[in-house]
Amino acid sequence: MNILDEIAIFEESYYQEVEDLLSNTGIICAWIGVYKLIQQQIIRTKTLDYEANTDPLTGLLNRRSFNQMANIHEKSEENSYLMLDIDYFKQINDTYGHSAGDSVLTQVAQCIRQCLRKEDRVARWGGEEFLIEINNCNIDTARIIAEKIRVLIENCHFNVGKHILHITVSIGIANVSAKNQNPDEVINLADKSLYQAKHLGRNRVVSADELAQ
Ligand SMILES: Nc1nc2c(ncn2[C@@H]2O[C@H](COP(=O)(O)OP(=O)(O)OP(=O)(O)O)[C@@H](O)[C@H]2O)c(=O)[nH]1
Repeated sequence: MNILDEIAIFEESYYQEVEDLLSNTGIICAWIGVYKLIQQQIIRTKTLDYEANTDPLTGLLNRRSFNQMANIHEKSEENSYLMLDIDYFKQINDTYGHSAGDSVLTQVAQCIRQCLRKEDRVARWGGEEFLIEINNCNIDTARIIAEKIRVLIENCHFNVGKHILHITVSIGIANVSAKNQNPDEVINLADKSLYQAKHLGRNRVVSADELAQ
């Protein structure tokens, strides 16, 4: 059952509970009951909303909610997108186990968040891939931010059980410009730039304007 089905079932049971309260208790008790039910519903709705929009492991946005927001922000002047992927992540899982991999993912998410402003958005895009949107940011500034994230992660000591791991990331960047307005296409370009960063040896930043050269 998905979250939307859960919300529908919850709403149905909520109306039933209100009806039962009104028919089984006096009017004051019924109003108190209704008030409590409303409070519970607000909390439950907020919880479901959070769960529907958030990646449970990292606490970042999930892909679905990021896409919804990207469409709202479509007309923003100059947004930059950074596609970040952990290098050789499979080796971490294979050597230290899946939960060690999960711990690295959580710590990488924290490093990324640390380098961004409140208004920037970051989502867990896939397994070990993260997508960052930086508002009103040209490609040169995006490169500086991407380098800051890359260097922070390269120098970070990742605590995983009794091990300390060192990892690197590759980042592809692209930005919404007069030539390229559609966020989906820009994200696609960031992905191509990431692929190029991997191809060139990893642990580096490649921007879309370098692809054509
Ligand atoms: N621990 C953990 N591993 C995951 C999760 N999602 C995906 N993975 C693993 O991420 C690994 C991705 O491996 P690859 O696509 O081969 O990439 P890579 O080893 O990082 O190599 P490059 O990207 O080429 O540098 C796979 O082993 C997946 O099983 C997750 O939520 N937790």
